[in-house]
Amino acid sequence: MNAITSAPAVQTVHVPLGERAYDILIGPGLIARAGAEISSRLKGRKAAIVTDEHVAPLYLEALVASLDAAGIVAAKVVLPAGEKTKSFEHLITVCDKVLEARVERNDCVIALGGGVIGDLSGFAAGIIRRGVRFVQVPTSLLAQVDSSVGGKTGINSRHGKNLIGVFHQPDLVLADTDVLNTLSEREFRAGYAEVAKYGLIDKPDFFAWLEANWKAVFTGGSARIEAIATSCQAKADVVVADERENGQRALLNLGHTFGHALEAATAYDSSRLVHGEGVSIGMVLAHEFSARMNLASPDDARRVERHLREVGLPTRMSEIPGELPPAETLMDAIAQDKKVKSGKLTFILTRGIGQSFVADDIPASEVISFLREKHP
Ligand SMILES: NC(=O)c1ccc[n+]([C@@H]2O[C@H](COP(=O)([O-])OP(=O)(O)OC[C@H]3O[C@@H](n4cnc5c(N)ncnc54)[C@H](O)[C@@H]3O)[C@@H](O)[C@H]2O)c1
Ligand SMILES: O=C(O)C(=O)C[C@@H](O)[C@H](O)[C@H](O)COP(=O)(O)O
Ligand SMILES: [Zn+2]
Repeated sequence: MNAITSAPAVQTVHVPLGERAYDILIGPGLIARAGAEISSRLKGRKAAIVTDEHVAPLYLEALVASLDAAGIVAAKVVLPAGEKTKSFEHLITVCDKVLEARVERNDCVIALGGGVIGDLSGFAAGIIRRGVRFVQVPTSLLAQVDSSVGGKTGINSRHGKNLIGVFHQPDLVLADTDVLNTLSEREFRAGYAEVAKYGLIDKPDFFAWLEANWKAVFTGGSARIEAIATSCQAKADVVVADERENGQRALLNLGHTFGHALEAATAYDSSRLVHGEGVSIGMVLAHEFSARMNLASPDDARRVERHLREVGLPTRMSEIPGELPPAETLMDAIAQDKKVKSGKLTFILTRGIGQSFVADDIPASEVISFLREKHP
């Protein structure tokens, strides 16, 4: 055996969106390289780093030092961790601090954190001065495989999840895979639900690969980087084909119509349910609902559930701690979904593993009876 094992290389996924094109760099050591990567792409020499209280003590100073070495002066905004931070209150704080730091259009807001920080600070970057540059330094698995890519940004409203926001693409994504070593197992698993999602949308071979290799993905090393790069490429392909979700981008919402309703029903309380867990339960429900509508075999739903359960994700509403509201309340949340058109529900359903499709005009009565069965 060779005594010298080389470190996994950095992979690049390019997102060819015309004048909004950008690179996603994936691999170890990228926070240390952030200053050089940003200064070679952006003109500005000022930045505001937005992060949360868990990530700040771990990675903020390393990022500031890297920017400093490249001649970029950075202001810091540290927010509470958790889904409740995606709020108007924290949006105002971010806007105030970024303006206070005199961040101009060519300067940038840098999101250092998970999807919560990415969605919130991306929204701020999209509206400050009608748009300043935006760099994502995603630190959770979920953010590295999904939320840092594609330009959906926003906050939650008392009416529902992600209901207020803008599309604002990042100028660069730096997914430093070293930082995943400090992520809790629960949060790693939650991010894995979005990885499995890409297989279930239209990549049955990737789903089968995950079934065989998920332990290596959890352990780290090249299998993990491979899974992240495959996910980013899958997302980039969909986003490039339909940036503003006029059609096929809705596929990325597999499991989310149910999942978002469950997040709203648990009042965005991360101790009960986090986004990826809602997506896991939601994907099983979407496969079961498809079987109920005679679109897919119940065996497919069982296979999806088996895998998600094997990695330790929740797959049933009954696993969510505490009381859930009745099916009618879940249905109210579903009715606020952004995919609703002329009052008609759109769901991402499936004909089998990796054969998801956008199903318009799903009768609310079918969904209600299904939810009553699942959550009597
Ligand atoms: N915009 C999109 O396309 C998109 C896609 C998917 C999800 N989302 C959104 O993303 C959010 C979920 O993101 P998330 O799962 O990253 O949640 P999160 O941002 O709350 O991060 C999860 C937890 O992990 C901590 N953390 C993050 N990185 C860490 C690290 N390296 N070490 C230690 N702790 C770390 C955070 O502080 C937090 O407590 C949801 O709001 C969801 O709606 C958006
Ligand atoms: O990027 C997309 O498009 C997605 O749907 C990705 C989802 O994983 C993500 O959770 C997204 O924020 C959900 O979008 P929404 O439009 O339903 O809020
Ligand atoms: Zn999601």
